[in-house]
Amino acid sequence: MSGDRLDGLSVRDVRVSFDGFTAVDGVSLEVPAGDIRFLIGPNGAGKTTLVDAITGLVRATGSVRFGDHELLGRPVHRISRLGIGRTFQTSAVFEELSVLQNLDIAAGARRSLATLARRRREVPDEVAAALETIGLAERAGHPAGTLAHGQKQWLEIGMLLVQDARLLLLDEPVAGMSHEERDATGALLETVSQDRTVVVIEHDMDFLRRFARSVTVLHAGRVLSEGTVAQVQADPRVQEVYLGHPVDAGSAPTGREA
Ligand SMILES: Nc1ncnc2c1ncn2[C@@H]1O[C@H](COP(=O)(O)OP(=O)(O)OP(=O)(O)O)[C@@H](O)[C@H]1O
Repeated sequence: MSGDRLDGLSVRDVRVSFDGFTAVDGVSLEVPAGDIRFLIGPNGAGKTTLVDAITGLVRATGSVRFGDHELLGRPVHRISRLGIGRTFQTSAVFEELSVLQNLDIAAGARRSLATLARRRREVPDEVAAALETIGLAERAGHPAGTLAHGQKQWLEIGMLLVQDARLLLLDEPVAGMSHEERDATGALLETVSQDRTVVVIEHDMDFLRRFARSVTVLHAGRVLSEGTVAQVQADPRVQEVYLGHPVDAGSAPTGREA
């Protein structure tokens, strides 16, 4: 859908400190183009802070490259223009505006002033495509505030799609969702990852098992383990951190037990 090339994310030795406390302590990870990488770890592991560093919200040392571009040191809006899109745990949609208007405003952030000045009666192609992808075409005219919780998350993802984000960083996208909404969200991630790279911060282990293509486990600001879901689940260090002790192969960390 984006039409642009598929890029991967390369994080090298990234550190973030707050008043002497090191929240991210030399993290390196490679997310190949088109991956759905889940970033997990106990509360306070540094997941959100790492994403804050990637998106320019906190100062960091080291290197973060997306495709050919170094992201560290650039302001937030420049990083966004390089195709890095992010959702937060709290919804950022305009509740009183329609689904279509929310997407149109998000798309407008990419448009030239001349294009914006021209009054258009038709729905722009990228907005129509995003409406289909996120499954909200039939709700296009409804106020975003009337959407179900899951639908609001999908609208936010749609807003990233119309901005032509090629790296999606999603913070707990299925928190508070029903089973059906989780399934639909997983299917949406699979669709968008066909021509984008996706990183998901998530505590929901059932969702992870079903939809992660790869997993990085953070603990105390460092990478504790990395690999496929099966490899990470079988790692005694991961079991130790989540459960306090290693478990038999086949068992796995669940939920927010840390
Ligand atoms: N602005 C800040 N100032 C000081 N400390 C901070 C700040 N932001 C985060 N921290 C600390 O950095 C550590 C990592 O926090 P972070 O929110 O990145 O963890 P997390 O893995 O995302 O946790 P959670 O799963 O609870 O969201 C925590 O100890 C947190 O208290």
